[in-house]
Amino acid sequence: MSASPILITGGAQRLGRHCAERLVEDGHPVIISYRRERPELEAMRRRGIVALYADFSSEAGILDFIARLKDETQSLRAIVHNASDWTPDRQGDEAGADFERLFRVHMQAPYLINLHGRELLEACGEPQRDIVHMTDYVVQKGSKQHAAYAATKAGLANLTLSFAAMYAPAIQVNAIAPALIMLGADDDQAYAEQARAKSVMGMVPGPGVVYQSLRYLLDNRYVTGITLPVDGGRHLR
Ligand SMILES: NC(=O)C1=CN([C@@H]2O[C@H](COP(=O)(O)OP(=O)(O)OC[C@H]3O[C@@H](n4cnc5c(N)ncnc54)[C@H](OP(=O)(O)O)[C@@H]3O)[C@@H](O)[C@H]2O)C=CC1
Ligand SMILES: Nc1nc2c(c(=O)[nH]1)N=C([C@H](O)[C@@H](O)CO)CN2
Repeated sequence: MSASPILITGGAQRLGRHCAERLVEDGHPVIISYRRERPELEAMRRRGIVALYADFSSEAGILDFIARLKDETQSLRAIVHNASDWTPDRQGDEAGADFERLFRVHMQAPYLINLHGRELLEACGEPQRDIVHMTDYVVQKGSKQHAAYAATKAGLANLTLSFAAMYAPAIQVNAIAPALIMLGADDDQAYAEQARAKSVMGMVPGPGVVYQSLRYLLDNRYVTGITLPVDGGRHLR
């Protein structure tokens, strides 16, 4: 029986792409979701990564993706909820729509994909099956500029506990809570210095530290219902 694939949502760039490519190198079949087509996807497809379109900004879009996923595979080794929108808070008319969009991508999509994905994970012939939620250090302390983002990530963090209890022992459910891992393309030197200074490690580590954390969860049969911080000691500042 061939190995069951690992699904990474939002896997076409940055942390998700890094983890998808590392998983392929480690011998796992990988499915990613993407929202915007781009040249990098061709390179990923050439490596055997299956890319499925997904727009999680509506319930219909989430359910459309789930139908595509079920057409693509009859089993899954793991689901990594990586798709995310780091939109800063806006005042005025956009505030409500922003909050709803972040609720859908950070909470409703993982919730519905976990509910529908249970049968796919349980059809996996391997001894371990995992769900991993990508949350954020700011779940612990909130954010003055990203309150809607932090609140919806906090909801995802709480879903980790509920699904871990619901799905044990067949499926392990955990979270990874990064702080600064990668800078954005538009971040200038001043921002980079300010962001580095937020943690006692004072560095921008890059996506490898997230893959190490994902690898730990995928390889450990006795861990469920936890959040693994990967934050450079952000809480010590
Ligand atoms: N980068 C960092 O330093 C940190 C990251 N994290 C978390 O780690 C994870 C990965 O971070 P990073 O790689 O920077 O993430 P990105 O900001 O690059 O987002 C990942 C992907 O999410 C997809 N996405 C966003 N909104 C939607 C939507 N409505 N429907 C479907 N897909 C959507 C995008 O797809 P597309 O591009 O195809 O539109 C994007 O490629 C995220 O969950 C993030 O919150 C937490 C703390 C720090
Ligand atoms: N979806 C995303 N979430 C987050 C990002 C990002 O680029 N995309 N970036 C951060 C920052 O690195 C922040 O941790 C710096 O303090 C947080 N979340």
